[in-house]
Amino acid sequence: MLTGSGEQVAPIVRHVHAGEGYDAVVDWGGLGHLPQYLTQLGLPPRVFLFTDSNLQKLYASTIIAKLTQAGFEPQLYVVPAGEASKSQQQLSAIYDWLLEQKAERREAIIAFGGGVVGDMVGYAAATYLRGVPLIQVPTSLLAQVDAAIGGKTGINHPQGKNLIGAFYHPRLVLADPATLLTLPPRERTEGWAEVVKYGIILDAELFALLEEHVNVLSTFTHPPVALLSQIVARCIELKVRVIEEDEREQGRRAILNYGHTIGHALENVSGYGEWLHGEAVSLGMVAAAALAQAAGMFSADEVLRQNRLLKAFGLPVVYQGAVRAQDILAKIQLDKKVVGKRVRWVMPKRIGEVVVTPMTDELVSLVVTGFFAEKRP
Ligand SMILES: NC(=O)c1ccc[n+]([C@@H]2O[C@H](COP(=O)([O-])OP(=O)(O)OC[C@H]3O[C@@H](n4cnc5c(N)ncnc54)[C@H](O)[C@@H]3O)[C@@H](O)[C@H]2O)c1
Ligand SMILES: O=C(O)C(=O)C[C@@H](O)[C@H](O)[C@H](O)COP(=O)(O)O
Ligand SMILES: [Zn+2]
Repeated sequence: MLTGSGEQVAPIVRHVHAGEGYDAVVDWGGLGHLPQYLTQLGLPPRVFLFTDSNLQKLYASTIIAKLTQAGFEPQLYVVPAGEASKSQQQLSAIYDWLLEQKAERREAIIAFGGGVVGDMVGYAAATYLRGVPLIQVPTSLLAQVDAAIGGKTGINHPQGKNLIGAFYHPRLVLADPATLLTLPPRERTEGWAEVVKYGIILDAELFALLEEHVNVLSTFTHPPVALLSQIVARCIELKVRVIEEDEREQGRRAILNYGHTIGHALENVSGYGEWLHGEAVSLGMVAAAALAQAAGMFSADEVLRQNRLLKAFGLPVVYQGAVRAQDILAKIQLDKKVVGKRVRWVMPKRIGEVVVTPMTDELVSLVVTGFFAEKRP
């Protein structure tokens, strides 16, 4: 594909050995070829296109026109943008609409959007008629590098993040990094948290690459087309390797949850949507690194390196707000990694390597209390 900057970027395809087996494709400008990608899957012409209210304005008419020209019959459903939509009420409204449409078992659902649309619509696809074909077309950085990959779908519960859901793999993931050019700055920034996460948990080289290019990556003034596609593809590769080994998080997959124990608790306690997922994960990684350092597992130098990179991307590294440490400590008991009532923490040992381990309640309490001590902006 020839991009606006004149750079040539060939599509990068990773076949994923999970679910029924499917391709995760990174294709700059690939959204324009969505009908061709769908045609290759041999789907019936009627497709159910789900997106959110922001993306509808930017992309819906173009996608619908392209699909229609190619002989598809797209039916559009729009959810309100934002984390609050990942709810039982929205899900229920989706089922009602699919039933009104008399959607059939072989007809596909397309989740076009960020992680909110991907998770919720993915769960609807997993459960409607016990499962219909799902196509993930992630449009946010966070969804392209993480949410659309690996088959976790679900919604939030008032008590905790993603507590209701299913593992359900799509028939295709089509990530077009050109869509990232319309992402607002805050939403672009939050996506880098999950990219930094991959560096810490699995890939010291990726971490160093991010350190080298953070200025150009964080501003997007001159979108680094090839580099961006390569980073998205690298993150997909790293995640796919983990999920191919441990699809349903019986063990190793838990490493992908680095920073999420506190991050998810913060998202819930502060009210879904106040902190974007990536922002909460950034703070969660800072707190987790502090915990690992306090336990003598992670060096002060590496903690500094992690936090410096997060900050350079414009991510929060100091908690400023009104949440109380005791509420976070209570909420982490509902973390999905709890086994035998013990929270298991993803703890960095060095950049590129983590372990999953319980930590003492005393140390957790000390670090979390210090982290959420009242700080005003
Ligand atoms: N399933 C998983 O493995 C997984 C992994 C990571 C995160 N998640 C979930 O993903 C969600 C966060 O995803 P997110 O950060 O993408 O949030 P999101 O879906 O709310 O998208 C962020 C915002 O960006 C807008 N947006 C998205 N793409 C755009 C584009 N190309 N142009 C303009 N605006 C665009 C959306 O309308 C929204 O307002 C959380 O619910 C999180 O729990 C799931
Ligand atoms: O795919 C995974 O596994 C992850 O942990 C990726 C996370 O970035 C993501 O936020 C995921 O939704 C969290 O899963 P959960 O099981 O903790 O809800
Ligand atoms: Zn996440």
